[in-house]
Order: sequence, then structure tokens, then C-alpha cells
Amino acid sequence: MPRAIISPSVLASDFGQLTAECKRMIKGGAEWLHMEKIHGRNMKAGVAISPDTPSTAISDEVANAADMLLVMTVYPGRGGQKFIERCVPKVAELRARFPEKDIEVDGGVGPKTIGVCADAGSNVIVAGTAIFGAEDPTVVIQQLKDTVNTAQATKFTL
Ligand SMILES: O=C(CO)[C@H](O)[C@H](O)COP(=O)(O)O
Repeated sequence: MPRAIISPSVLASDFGQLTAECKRMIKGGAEWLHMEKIHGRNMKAGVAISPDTPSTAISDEVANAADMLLVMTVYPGRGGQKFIERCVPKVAELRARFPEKDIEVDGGVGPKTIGVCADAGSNVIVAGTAIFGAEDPTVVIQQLKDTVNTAQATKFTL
């Protein structure tokens, strides 16, 4: 017999407190969170995993419904943290499973760490300190782009 699955729609939540709202629903007994209407509002939907969450936590079904998969390379909360390199293999695992999906890294990413991220297959780069703290952000942005584009062109052509 199919079991009851309660899926609170985040559209009714406080968007400014989305993480806390989701935690509150899960604590309250919800099995799923309903995100599908995001697309109906002309927005993109992403799925994020924290450093201690394996890539396998993202099922094929969830990944296919998402526009982007985010591998956090720091513990979420604040900028300026040290890049956690052990997260990088998760990027490679997801890229192998989803060759055409946008895969993002976020946390401690900059000129010194972009190489491993790009080589693993990430193509969307969140960088705070490295860009805003740069003397010339244009140079850093271009470097990040070039590194990703080169890796994509040489390692990930379909
Ligand atoms: O989402 C974040 C932390 O939760 C930050 O955006 C991320 O850490 C990027 O900042 P930085 O490049 O300074 O590490």
C-alpha cells in the first residue's frame, strides 16, 4: 500500500528563512518538500549538498527535476572559509551521472582552487572573497571562466 508522503510547498514559506523553514518542516514530519512550482514562477530550482552529504543523496529523479546541482565546498553560513577539497570528488561523480547539467561549487573558490573544481566538471562558480576582494575583479572573473571553459572543452565534450 502506498505510504503517506507529506510535501509542504515552499511557496507558502518565508523565503528569507528558507533553510530554517525547510528544517522546520522536516522536523515537523514532512517527507518531501514541494519545489516544482518554482519553475511556474519563471525561476530556476537547484539542489545543494553540504560537505558531509554524499552525491548519492541526489537521486536521478531529483537531479532531473533540478536545473542545477550545487556541491558546497564549505559549510554553509559565511564567506571567507577555507575550500574543503574532499568535496571535489562529488563534483566528478555528479558530472559523470549528469553530463549536461549545470553543476555549481560554492565556498573558498578562487584562482588557487578553481583548477580542481573545473577539472572535476563544475561549470557554475560561486566566489565571494576571491572576486570582491580582488584588486581587479575582471581579471579574476575571466580567469575563472577561462579555466572552466578550457576544462569543459578538453575533458567534457560529449
Ligand atoms: O554561500 C556562502 C557560504 O554559505 C558563500 O557564498 C560562499 O562561502 C562564497 O564565499 P567565499 O568565496 O568567500 O568562500
